[in-house]
Amino acid sequence: MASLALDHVTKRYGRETVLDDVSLSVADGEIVSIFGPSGAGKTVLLRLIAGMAEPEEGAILVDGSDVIDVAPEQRSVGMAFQNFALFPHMSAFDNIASPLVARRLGRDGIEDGVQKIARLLKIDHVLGHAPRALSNGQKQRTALARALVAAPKILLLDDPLRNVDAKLRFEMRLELPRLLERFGSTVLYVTQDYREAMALGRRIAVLVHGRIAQFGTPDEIYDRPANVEVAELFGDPGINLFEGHVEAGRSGMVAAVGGMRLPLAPGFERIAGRSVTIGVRPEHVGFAAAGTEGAVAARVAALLPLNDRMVRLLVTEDGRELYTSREAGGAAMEEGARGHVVADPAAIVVFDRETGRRIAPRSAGFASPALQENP
Ligand SMILES: Nc1ncnc2c1ncn2[C@@H]1O[C@H](COP(=O)(O)OP(=O)(O)OP(=O)(O)O)[C@@H](O)[C@H]1O
Repeated sequence: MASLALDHVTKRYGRETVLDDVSLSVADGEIVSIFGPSGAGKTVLLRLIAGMAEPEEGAILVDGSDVIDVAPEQRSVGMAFQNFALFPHMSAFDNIASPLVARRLGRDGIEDGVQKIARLLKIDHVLGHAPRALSNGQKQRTALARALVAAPKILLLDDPLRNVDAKLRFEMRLELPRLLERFGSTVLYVTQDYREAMALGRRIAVLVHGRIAQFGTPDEIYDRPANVEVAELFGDPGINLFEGHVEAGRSGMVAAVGGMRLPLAPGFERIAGRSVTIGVRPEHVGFAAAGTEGAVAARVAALLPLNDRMVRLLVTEDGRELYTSREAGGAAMEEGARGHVVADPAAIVVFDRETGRRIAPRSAGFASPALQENP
């Protein structure tokens, strides 16, 4: 196990800055997801840590020591890729054994190491097979076994579930965190799938255009995204976004969006008049009786079952679209029905319209530093 830190790392290819001043600190034994859209720089980030590429600026620290000048094989870093990258002419056993062979381990040590990891990953019965005779799931486990067998201090997994079917993806999403925790390695887990990022990482680094847009726990990022861009990367269906402004309402501050007046949680008094984008996730939009404060009249334009939930596309009277996502069953509006919906004020996220950055509510108790010192 080892801690890992990137300190103001910048990587360029030609005139393109692929990683821009990236700093990231991962604790010993921690599992961190690196999540972001295609081309964000996730793979390049792993390649720098593995020593397969060099940054133009910044330092990469393993247990506090800069490893930029350390050869890749000396870094104690294991890596598995999205395309499995197994040696086609070698059996699964020999593929898994290859890092141990490179280390010149004795025959017994190799046999022992490979068998142990193969049992754990449930591929011990296919060790004699060539990669072409393995299912996708077995290939993926073989690649993972090869990355794990040498017990690297740092394990880099580059979208390892991208090429496996939905069922195995789901199983591995549940299984992998437990497996990785058993190994105790410090893990960076790259994925383009927000659910996987949330399931695997104790923390998630959201990488957008080569920059860390947010680094936090899954809940922090989902509920309090740093900006509109991050908010939009999480959730299915995505977060509902509306442009409006903040003003004083009947019993507190509201977001005025066209004719709608959506009550906000306390703490937004200081931004009265500000142009904002507000975000509310579909699971926080519910049905309500007419006359409820903040209720918006809407028509159900479409129903879309999604796992255990029912997603509804609603259209407000002034033509705005929004999604609700509720547990399936129970009384709710059917397609074509008209009714009223409300957004949970505590779940409404407020962003500055110009910068896109989230504006946090400020509780009255923390408004004055004097009050904080003398509670
Ligand atoms: N060896 C290279 N030479 C030039 N440009 C490169 C090289 N490697 C990566 N890039 C560029 O760096 C950017 C980031 O690539 P990277 O592979 O890290 O993206 P990613 O976030 O891993 O995407 P994906 O999720 O699709 O794998 C891309 O614009 C890519 O074209």
